[in-house]
Amino acid sequence: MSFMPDIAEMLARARADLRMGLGIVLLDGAEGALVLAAETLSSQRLADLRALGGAPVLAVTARRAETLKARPYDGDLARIALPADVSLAWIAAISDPADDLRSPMKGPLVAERTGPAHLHRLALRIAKAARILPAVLVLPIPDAARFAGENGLTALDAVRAKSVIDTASPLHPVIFARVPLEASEAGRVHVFRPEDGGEEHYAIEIGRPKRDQPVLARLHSACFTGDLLGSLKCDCGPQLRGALHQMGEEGAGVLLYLNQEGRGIGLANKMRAYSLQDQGFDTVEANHRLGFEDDERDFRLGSDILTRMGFRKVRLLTNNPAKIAMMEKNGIAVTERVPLKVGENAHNRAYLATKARKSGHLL
Ligand SMILES: Nc1nc2c(ncn2[C@@H]2O[C@H](COP(=O)(O)OP(=O)(O)OP(=O)(O)O)[C@@H](O)[C@H]2O)c(=O)[nH]1
Ligand SMILES: [Zn+2]
Repeated sequence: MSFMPDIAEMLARARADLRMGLGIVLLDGAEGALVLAAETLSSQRLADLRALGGAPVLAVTARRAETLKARPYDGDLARIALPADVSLAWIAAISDPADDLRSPMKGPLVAERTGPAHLHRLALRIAKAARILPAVLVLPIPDAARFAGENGLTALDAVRAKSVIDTASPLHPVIFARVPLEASEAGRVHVFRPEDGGEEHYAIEIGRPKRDQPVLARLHSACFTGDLLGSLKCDCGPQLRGALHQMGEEGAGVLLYLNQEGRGIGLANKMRAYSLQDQGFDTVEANHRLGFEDDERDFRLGSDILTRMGFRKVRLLTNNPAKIAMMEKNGIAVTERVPLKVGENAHNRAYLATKARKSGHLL
């Protein structure tokens, strides 16, 4: 018997720690490093980090490095050396693009070329999963396991942590109940919870779709601004209601409400992206400047929930070919793509055009 947390539980702790501004320790055999998130770093912790000596770096993704004109010698990331007089303001300017246009010249920035970068890479993935800016301070620490123990920090075995992050966490049904909806009185809401301590996701089942027939299905990603506030910047609200309406008309369907706000970057980062869009960048450029890919969502979630609910074939309501490809790859046959073109307006026209031009959305 053991009450010790397993590696997935330790990772959940690590995400929470980084969000709060606590350091975490990544271990790889005899090597190890202390990691702090740039976004939540306090001046006291920066001073403490500097007092440890050594050569901490600020790791950013290659997407962010491109804007900063820093060399991503490690391919998908750059390890930027900290200046001797490093300040919180310098770290914020490198990691957060909010003031890029006002102060474009941050450098010259010196990126490390030698030495391993796998702990930096893992740290960036944990920061993304924590829905904070993908920018982390990393300092190699001798006897890192002991350092973590003495300071009460979460310490993760890097190899095992990477394999947990690479694997989709199993989702388990928690409960479902009847919820009569405007779109259909025969509505039921199912709640699914992942084992890894991540966000819960929902399935809204309309009517009693037959499990051996293709079901009218929609994978909807959370959009607080569009779904709840009626934002005109995107088409999410009309798509959500339009999909439910169509399912109500046909008498059957399943809408998965996936809590992957902002194409998987979280609401705070999506608002950062909106602020960049106000400065003239489009939806894809804004994500890149923040250090993210255009789309950070994991659609395995959708196929896993459908499979758990007993569905094998879908008529998928979408304009996004990537969703179809992911369904097919994960064992859900897409027998038909059902277009979902609703909610275009003067505010979102350019956004929808960018998605068609750069992200392959079908018009
Ligand atoms: N990062 C970012 N996310 C956005 C922006 N505008 C909307 N979103 C998010 O984009 C997602 C839209 O999701 P969906 O409508 O399911 O996906 P889609 O890729 O457009 O595909 P279909 O609607 O199925 O054609 C939601 O998570 C929104 O929160 C934006 O400008 N930046
Ligand atoms: Zn939206």
